[in-house]
Amino acid sequence: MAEPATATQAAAPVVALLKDELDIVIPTIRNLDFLEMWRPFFQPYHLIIVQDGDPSKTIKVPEGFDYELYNRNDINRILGPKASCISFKDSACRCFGYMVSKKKYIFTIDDDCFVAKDPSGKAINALEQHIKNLLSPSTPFFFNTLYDPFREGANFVRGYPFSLREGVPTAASHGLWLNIPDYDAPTQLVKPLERNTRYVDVVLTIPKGTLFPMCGMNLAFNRELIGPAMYFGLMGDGQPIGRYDDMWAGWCTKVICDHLGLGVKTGLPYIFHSKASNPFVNLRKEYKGIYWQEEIIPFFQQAVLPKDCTTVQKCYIELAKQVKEKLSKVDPYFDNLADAMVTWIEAWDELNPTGPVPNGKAA
Ligand SMILES: O=c1ccn([C@@H]2O[C@H](COP(=O)(O)OP(=O)(O)O[C@H]3O[C@@H](CO)[C@H](O)[C@H]3O)[C@@H](O)[C@H]2O)c(=O)[nH]1
Ligand SMILES: [Mn+2]
Repeated sequence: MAEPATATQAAAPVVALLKDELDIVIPTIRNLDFLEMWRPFFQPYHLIIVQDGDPSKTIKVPEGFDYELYNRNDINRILGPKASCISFKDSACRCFGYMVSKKKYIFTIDDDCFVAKDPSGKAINALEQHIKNLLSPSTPFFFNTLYDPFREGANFVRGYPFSLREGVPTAASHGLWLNIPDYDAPTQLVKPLERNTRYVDVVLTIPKGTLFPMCGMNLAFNRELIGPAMYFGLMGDGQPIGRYDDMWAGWCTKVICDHLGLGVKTGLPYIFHSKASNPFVNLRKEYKGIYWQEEIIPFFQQAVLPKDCTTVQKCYIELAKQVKEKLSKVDPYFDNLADAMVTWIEAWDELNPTGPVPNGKAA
């Protein structure tokens, strides 16, 4: 049975790569005691805490962490009417943290994800591995059978085209979970005791043209390359669906990465997912998504973005247009989601002006 590392095991001081270029985004409805075990790895970094649920509740953060915290009142104050695109009472609210960040990289983690141990018993610095994944190229155009050629002790194998060996920039790094696997409710219900104890020492680029189920609990990405695509949709309170926030973001992200020639990796690092959410509550949140996705997936598989979509924002707005055209027939929800996708980009661009701002000063 996999066990989490203890705080002391993770106590060795580490070099904090990208210390001033990376924010850690945590969606939460509870006190963040879990940060204590992550302290050696996370303390050098700035945290963006997105407090969901009742804004009058106080979220306790352990001493010594540098953080900014946003609750629903803050989101409404900052975004005004555009706050309607940020979910309430769902972990999807985390994407607000991506929008307000000013850093190049984001790592997002759930508050029930603990430090895992590798097979040697060593505490895993998940953040360090994500950074390695993001800073080394991806290989989406041709599969390398020795997996990530940029990892120590690996390389491109014979027959791998030299013209492709430079790889492409990595936009996202998708980590995995020991202990409680990220199963959907039906699977969770039939296998309530199943625990993931398999530590697979691999990092893979997800090939171009292949979608994947992106889980948001242990995820890092290059915000400058793909940030605007990481919208976690309309979930939770007042919405007919939940627990498809990260999936939606992952499908949009992968289609846009494929179009722009960017890479997405999955595999290491592992975290220790400490608790299973209620499968019956999850079933109620997921059930529409379970049959809707039989139409959503072909939509993304067949989505074509025009050549003039040269930025993530343009790609995303085009995707929103196609969602409205092709998925609204599945359910009126997608009409609202398409509108919310546009609102998200408008809000993103408002908070992250790239060109000269109205008063003529550079952004
Ligand atoms: O209303 C809520 C509920 C929870 N949160 C915070 O979100 C994360 C995840 O919560 P939890 O661990 O309870 O849920 P999981 O089912 O394990 O979440 C995974 O499934 C996906 C659901 O969308 C998601 O990608 C994964 O995170 C915790 O930090 C809670 O505090 C919340 O903000 N609002
Ligand atoms: Mn969880």
